[in-house]
Amino acid sequence: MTSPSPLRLERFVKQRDDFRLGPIDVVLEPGLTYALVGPNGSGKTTLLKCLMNLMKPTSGKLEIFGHTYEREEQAIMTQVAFVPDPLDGCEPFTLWQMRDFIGSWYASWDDDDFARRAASFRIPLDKRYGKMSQGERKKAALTLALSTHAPLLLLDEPTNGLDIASRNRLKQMLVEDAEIMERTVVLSTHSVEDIRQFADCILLLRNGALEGPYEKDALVASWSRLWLSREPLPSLADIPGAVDWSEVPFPQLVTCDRTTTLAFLSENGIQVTKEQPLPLDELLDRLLEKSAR
Ligand SMILES: Nc1ncnc2c1ncn2[C@@H]1O[C@H](COP(=O)(O)OP(=O)(O)OP(=O)(O)O)[C@@H](O)[C@H]1O
Repeated sequence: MTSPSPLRLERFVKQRDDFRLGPIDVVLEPGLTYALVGPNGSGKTTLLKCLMNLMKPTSGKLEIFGHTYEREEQAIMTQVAFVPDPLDGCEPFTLWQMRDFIGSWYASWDDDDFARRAASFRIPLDKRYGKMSQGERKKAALTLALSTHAPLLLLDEPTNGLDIASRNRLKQMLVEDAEIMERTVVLSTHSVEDIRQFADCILLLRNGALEGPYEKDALVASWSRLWLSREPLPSLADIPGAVDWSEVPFPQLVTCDRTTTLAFLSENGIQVTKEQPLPLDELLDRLLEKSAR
């Protein structure tokens, strides 16, 4: 029997006033990191809040490791850790006090590991959350979430406010953790660097509609900018995979399906004079644009 997916959504909808998230159908695989990417207001936080049970869906099904919040909330809460943005209600508490509360939920909690992560992030255990800077708050929340060793991590903009050293420490922790445990991570982000550093797969959200997951390396390999020789060229619509075209200063096109486009150009005797992979930020921008059409 196969083990249940870390996260499965079926016809999942959340209505917030005139904004509708979904319907979403998606199944995540264990052990992968998914970047949830989309413009402001596209529904990333709404989706994460629903996954954390901080908001109830309007309709549809949400399963975490085969459990639903309606029937088995307790079972879910021991398998999921989250870093909301920010940790509301924790202002009066120190990190040590928060550990008393959160650590007691998780069988796999390890105090030594918690202290080691806090020290690595240079967060004092006795400072109140309300008196921490934005970056310190984020590191406090990450320290708590990572120390749970929960097999599903939900992170809302986890690197927001982190300095360069802390971002590197987070990356290092995730890499080290991946060697000893199978953990699925869903992280919402506006940072191309986060996607580059952390993501295996990309989930795109646009106006509440979810697309993907796309495998990041496959995306990067299939999108490309090609410069062509100046033969009489077919129209863009006739070139399979082409998503954009420009004549100046030299004919060039952007393809989302490099292999197919190159095969077509070769069959039609059109020479490619130069090729460049598309930068990730441009790729994501174009992918969002494409999904909007
Ligand atoms: N408190 C609220 N009450 C009603 N509707 C809301 C509320 N907050 C957000 N919304 C609606 O939900 C939509 C999605 O918001 P959400 O915060 O999930 O987007 P997001 O993708 O996380 O945005 P950002 O990238 O700006 O953080 C918004 O466009 C807005 O219409």
